[in-house]
Amino acid sequence: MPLPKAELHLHIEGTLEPELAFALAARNGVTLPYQDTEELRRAYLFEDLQSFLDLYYGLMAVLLTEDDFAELADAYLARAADQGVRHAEIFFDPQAHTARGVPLGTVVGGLSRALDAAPERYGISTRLIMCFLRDLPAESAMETLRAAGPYLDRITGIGLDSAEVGHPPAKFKEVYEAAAALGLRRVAHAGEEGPASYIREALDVLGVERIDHGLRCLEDGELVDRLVRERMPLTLCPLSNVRLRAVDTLEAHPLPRMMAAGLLCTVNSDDPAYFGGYVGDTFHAVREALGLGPEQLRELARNSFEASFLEDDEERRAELIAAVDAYDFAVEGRA
Ligand SMILES: Nc1ncnc2[nH]cnc12
Ligand SMILES: [Zn+2]
Repeated sequence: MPLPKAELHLHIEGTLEPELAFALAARNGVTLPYQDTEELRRAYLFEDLQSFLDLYYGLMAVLLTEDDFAELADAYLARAADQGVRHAEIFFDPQAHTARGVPLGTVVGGLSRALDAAPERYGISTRLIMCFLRDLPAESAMETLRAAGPYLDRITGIGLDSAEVGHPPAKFKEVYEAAAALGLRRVAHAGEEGPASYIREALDVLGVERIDHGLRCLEDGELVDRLVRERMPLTLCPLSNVRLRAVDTLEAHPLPRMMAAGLLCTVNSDDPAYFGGYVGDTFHAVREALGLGPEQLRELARNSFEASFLEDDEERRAELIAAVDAYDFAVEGRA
């Protein structure tokens, strides 16, 4: 049995495997600019975040119906369960779908169908986090927040993703204030490709409760001290950082240094269909490449539950942390 863990940084659209993309394309009469899954996979050689985003948004053309979104989410949950995920806080990009004429209700309806079945089917509790595309105008994000009104009982929080550099967090101040007034939790990508100052801004201007990535905090010692002091969770994605060239190699990833500095680190898969592994694969990869021992893996798993939005189910959180503490690597073996 794998180590129990929560996944807190996972874009559901980033779990679209080539096989499912082609199956949905055939079903929906969509022509993809690739002959087959092999050719598509060969295109997964990214230069940076933008080169990934171009392909990622393009492939979403196959996602059209409620069934498509339900199948996508169910396929992720099945894989996640196999890798020890017991709780998942799942990002989705509403504007990437509404811009193509897919109604928000179709997206939320399809995802919710899979998520609602997950506790019984896979033993996974879930939350849904709606992300705004930061390279679109703030007015578009505000409009999306308004349009989400009827679905707010399904949505736990908001996030901020897409092309980071040139789109600082402060651009979304009013949107985050409006979301906070609605009782939504707040997270944001910051310090993936953007500077450490974006992390500060996400904290000070947007009032976020977790930083997605946060890798570049290391360039600002005072910021690191603050993140440690405030026990601010970072949702790191080491395989993503390698594929999008934020770090040169997995062996050079600063995760061990960040843990040693006292940062509240979690390990996640980001867009696993594109970056070479789901979250259990990621735990395995960092164990091998960075020489993390059982106690460090246990700390990462414990952190994932501590950093999760399980406040309305403290009993479940405590139960999951106890399962991490009781996990016997010698007997069970897999991270
Ligand atoms: N790693 C990432 N950074 C920013 N936006 C994203 N959307 C999907 N994956 C992303
Ligand atoms: Zn991400």
